[in-house]
Amino acid sequence: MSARNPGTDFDLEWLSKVRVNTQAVLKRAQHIQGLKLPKKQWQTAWLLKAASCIDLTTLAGDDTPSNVHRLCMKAIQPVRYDLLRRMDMHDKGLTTAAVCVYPSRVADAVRSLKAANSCLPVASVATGFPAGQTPLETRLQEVRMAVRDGATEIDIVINRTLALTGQWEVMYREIVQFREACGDAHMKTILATGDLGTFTNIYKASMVAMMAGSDFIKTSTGKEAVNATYPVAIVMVRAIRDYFLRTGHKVGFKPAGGIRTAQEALVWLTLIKEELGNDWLHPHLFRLGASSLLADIERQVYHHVTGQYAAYHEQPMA
Ligand SMILES: O=C[C@H](O)COP(=O)(O)O
Repeated sequence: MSARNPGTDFDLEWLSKVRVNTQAVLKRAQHIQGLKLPKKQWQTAWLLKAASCIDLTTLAGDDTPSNVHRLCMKAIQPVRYDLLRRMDMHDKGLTTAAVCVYPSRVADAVRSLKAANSCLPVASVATGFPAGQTPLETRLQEVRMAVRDGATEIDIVINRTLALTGQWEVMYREIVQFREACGDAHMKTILATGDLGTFTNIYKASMVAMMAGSDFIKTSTGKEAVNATYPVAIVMVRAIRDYFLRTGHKVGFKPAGGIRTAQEALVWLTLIKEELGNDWLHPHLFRLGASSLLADIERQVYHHVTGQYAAYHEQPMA
């Protein structure tokens, strides 16, 4: 993770000047989607980079210690050893960036990783994920509990009611409290952009989250009707760029929700490279929140390495 973002005072003047030009955002997003993807010979390296930036996630009502254990084992070895060996990558220690679970499953994940001698971070969603509609004290307790159980990254959700009613300073104060409750754990702030209505609200919410000391801003919970989209990402990464120009602090970006294909992962990496530059193309400043993306990345890597598409899962283990 990057150096902690110390945040700034709430700056109403900065916030009230914001007007996002919707047409310009849509045009830029379209342009990015139309860009050529990396050449075939580079795609495997890009896909492995994408794998290393994944917060491998399970956020389901039927999560158990067993499926969390399997998730952790997959995160430690995201791509099959024999494929990595064929690429001379077997000794590079490739893992995903973290695992991401509900607060009640943090202890299970910590136990599984410890038993496997892995120091992969455990991220916990918190603050009444996904809706954030529980009392503030309950949300704060949830953060403290996840930290106590061993989470070193906390993915909080913002209170959308405050955003939609323009109570930005109250939202800022809430996030500052979450930040304090996180202690040494890094904080990612989920904006749930599908609920925020306008690009201007998304820019303002991004800025408030960063002023309040978020180390990452994250698009979505994966549970809204619309999750990570490229136009929303343009608005958020431009807020990250503006915040960096103003304060000198690099805040990370995490698109999450509905990202399922290797092709999409390549577009996300391209977007970050174009908008924020190579500095952001590392797990300490870029994460992909996803529960099923890794399977397609592995499938594509298999195809690139062996020249075969079909029946990946039927191949004998090396
Ligand atoms: O934070 C991560 C998301 O909840 C994952 O969403 P997904 O299941 O659509 O990949």
